[in-house]
Parts: sequence; structure tokens; C-alpha cells
Amino acid sequence: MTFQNTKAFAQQLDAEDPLSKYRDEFHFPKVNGKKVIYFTGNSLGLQPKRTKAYVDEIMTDWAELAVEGHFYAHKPWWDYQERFANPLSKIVGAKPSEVTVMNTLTVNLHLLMVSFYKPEGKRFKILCEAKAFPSDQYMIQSQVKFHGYKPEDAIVEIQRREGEHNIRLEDVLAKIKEVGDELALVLIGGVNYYTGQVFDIKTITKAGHEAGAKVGWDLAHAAGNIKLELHDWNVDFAAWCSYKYMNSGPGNASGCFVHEKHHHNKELPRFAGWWGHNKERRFKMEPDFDPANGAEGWQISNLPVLSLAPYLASVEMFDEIGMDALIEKRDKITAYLEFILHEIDKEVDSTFEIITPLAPSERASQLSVFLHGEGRKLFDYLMKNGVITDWREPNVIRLAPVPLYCSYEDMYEFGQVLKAGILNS
Ligand SMILES: Cc1ncc(COP(=O)(O)O)c(C=O)c1O
Ligand SMILES: Nc1ccccc1C(=O)C[C@H](N)C(=O)O
Repeated sequence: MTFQNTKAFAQQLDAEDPLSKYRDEFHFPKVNGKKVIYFTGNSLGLQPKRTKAYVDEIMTDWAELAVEGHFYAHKPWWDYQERFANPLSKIVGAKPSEVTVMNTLTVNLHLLMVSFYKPEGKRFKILCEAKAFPSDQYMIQSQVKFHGYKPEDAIVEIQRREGEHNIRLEDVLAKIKEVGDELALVLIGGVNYYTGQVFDIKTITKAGHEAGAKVGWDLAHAAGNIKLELHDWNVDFAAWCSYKYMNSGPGNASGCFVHEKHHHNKELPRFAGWWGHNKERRFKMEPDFDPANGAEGWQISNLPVLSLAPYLASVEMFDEIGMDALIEKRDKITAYLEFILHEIDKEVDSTFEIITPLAPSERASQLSVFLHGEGRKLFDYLMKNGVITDWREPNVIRLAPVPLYCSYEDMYEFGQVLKAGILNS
């Protein structure tokens, strides 16, 4: 399709967009009385209007039923997480028994490492991407130290080649081969938070297994953003937060995946708690832990239902729409944003560099733009003028045109604000 940098063209794309009605389902912050152009759904998704009712229902049940709410609330609290199994399994490509919701992302990665990072003899190394999100780096460093290793001995980072912004698949595969029988675990972010690069989860997982390692994924920037087939790709484990593309609210609950092939392995160590105990017998208060079947067997504490409520509202919305429709719009609106950036770049004396891979198979809902000619002043101008982006050192703005609530007209308007910002600076 040939795009045009005009308001009328952008409005036409919105008129043809089957998802455009969802925009009204979200609360937008306002600047000068106008809805902002929101590019930070990869950090904190907007609040769906329907979410409040899910939270209110629990507040009301709690007021009226108190402890009885565990069993008699509108959506009883004791098995509240079961409502996630179907919709969430479709979002990440899993069997319903392979997913559950609990805790928060880094906490879940630590807990899953208890089961899946089992260094033994010469097989003790963890392979991850260089410049992973800092929380992942701290998590991995602290895990290897916990097992008595030095991070410099046990952690192998896959580097970018000189002058390149993204990691090549061939370099990941070569590194896996090189580390070979010393490799205990591969753990990478499915979509890199900084560049927006999408990794080939299927191929990397297969290569990790061929080297005899376990393979896990941090899907913070992937869940609700890219097509995932975690079961078929044979991924051992994964975890993600729900507050980015899944719009569940600040710091909210995490989802996790444990492949079916591990569910009945009684040898697998795990940190246990009563919410992971055999469900039929949970309230019998038995002394010995008998894990519930599936990912739920990794649960520990009784559920924070107030924080799960917004997440449930969100997965139900995703279920209504389906990942395929979202991905179709994601690719079109991202391509339109890329087009707008190039148009503005031609019109003004500036040099942006999109550091996100250009191949549609290697990118999703994010374009990271290196501002060679501009700096922080431009970012401040955008924010003051109703364009919410984020800034990452040394000189990158990240733009996530989230398909659920961003419009094509937003992309056009953004181009106009960007142009004015460059001309003013
Ligand atoms: C890739 C990645 N990992 C981990 C985190 C941190 O997650 P949390 O603070 O929810 O543990 C984030 C974002 O905050 C992230 O983008
Ligand atoms: N949870 C947060 C709390 C405060 C500030 C940022 C975050 C983020 O999520 C950052 C995000 N992970 C990122 O890709 O930059």
C-alpha cells in the first residue's frame, strides 16, 4: 500500500480500521484539553474503561461478603486464576494448564530459575543477550551467585557486532554451539526493550535444547504484542508482566508459562506454598506438599485478586479481539509510523535513525529512534505538546504505536508535532 502524509489519508485508514472502536474503550491523559498521542504502551498500557467495574465488583463483594467472598463472590476468589487459563493460553500459544498468573515478573523469573537453572558439573552457564533489561541482568547475576558462581564465569552475553544495533540470529546460534555442553540455560527477552528487536524464539529454543540446555524467555515486551506459540515451540518456561501491552495497571500481576512436559516431573525443585497445592485438597491443611497439576503448581500465596481484576478485564478484551487482528493492525500502523518518520526527516534538516530492525518479522509494536541531530530538548518539546514517548540514554526515543488504542491520525499528528519541534530547536 502507498501511504500519504496527509490528515485525510490517516483518517481514511482509521475509518477502514476494524479495531478503531476500541480506542474509545480507553482513558487517555489530556494535554491542553486534547487526548495525548500515547507511545508508551510498551511501558505502561492505558486504562481500559471496563476495568473499573472488575475492581469495583471485588470491593463490593468484600464489603458485603467478607471472608465468604472466597467461595461466594460473583467470581469466587479461591479459584479466580482459573478464569485466565483459556484467554491467556490463546494469547501466548499454550495449553490452558500451562499458564497461570501470580506475583510480579522478576519474582516469577527467580522462582522459575529455582526449577530450571540447575547447574551441575561443567554445565553451569547462562546465555543471555547483552544489554538485557537491567532487572533481568540483576536477576541472573544474583542467581548464579546464589549457586556459588561468579557472574563473569557463569554468564555469557551475546553481543551485537561492531556498529550494529541488533543481535544477529546466526550469532545467537553460534554462541549456543560454542558454549555447548557448558550451557545450562538460555534466557533472553523475547522482544528487546530498548531496540524492539523480536527474537526468533522457535529457532533459538530448538538450538538451546540441542545443546542440552533449558530455554526460558522473558516476555515482558512480547505478551500481547507478538504471535507466540510457546507450547509448539517447546519453550521450557516463560514469564511476562501485564502492565505493558496487556494494560493491567502499574506494577501489576505477572503471567507465567511452564511447558506441559515438566508438569509431572516430581524431581523438579520448586519453592512451594499452599496455593500451589492440589486444589481439591488445599483446604484440608495437609502437612505434605502435593503440587497442583500444571503451571498452577508453581503458585505460592493466595491470590491478590484486587490486582488480578484489571488483568482479567484485559485478557477478556484480548480474547474478544484475537491476536491475529491485533497483529494485522500492529504491522500496518507501525509501517505508517515508519513512513511518517521518513517523510518528516526529508522535510527538515535532521537525521533520525530507526534502530529497530526493518524486517517485519523482527519487529513488532515499537520503533526506537536514535536522534543523531537532536537531543533531550526535542523529547521535552514532544512531551509538552501532548506526545508521550520515553527517552533512553544516550539519545533514543521509543515509540510504540499500540494497535488497540492508537490511531493512524495520531501518527500523522505526531509527524506534525515532531516537525515543529525540530524547527523550534
Ligand atoms: C524485559 C523486562 N524485564 C523485566 C522488567 C521488570 O519487571 P518487574 O519490575 O515487573 O519485575 C521489565 C519492565 O519493567 C522489562 O521490560
Ligand atoms: N515498570 C516500570 C516502572 C517505572 C518505570 C518504568 C517501568 C517499565 O516498565 C519500564 C519498561 N520495562 C521499559 O521497557 O523501559
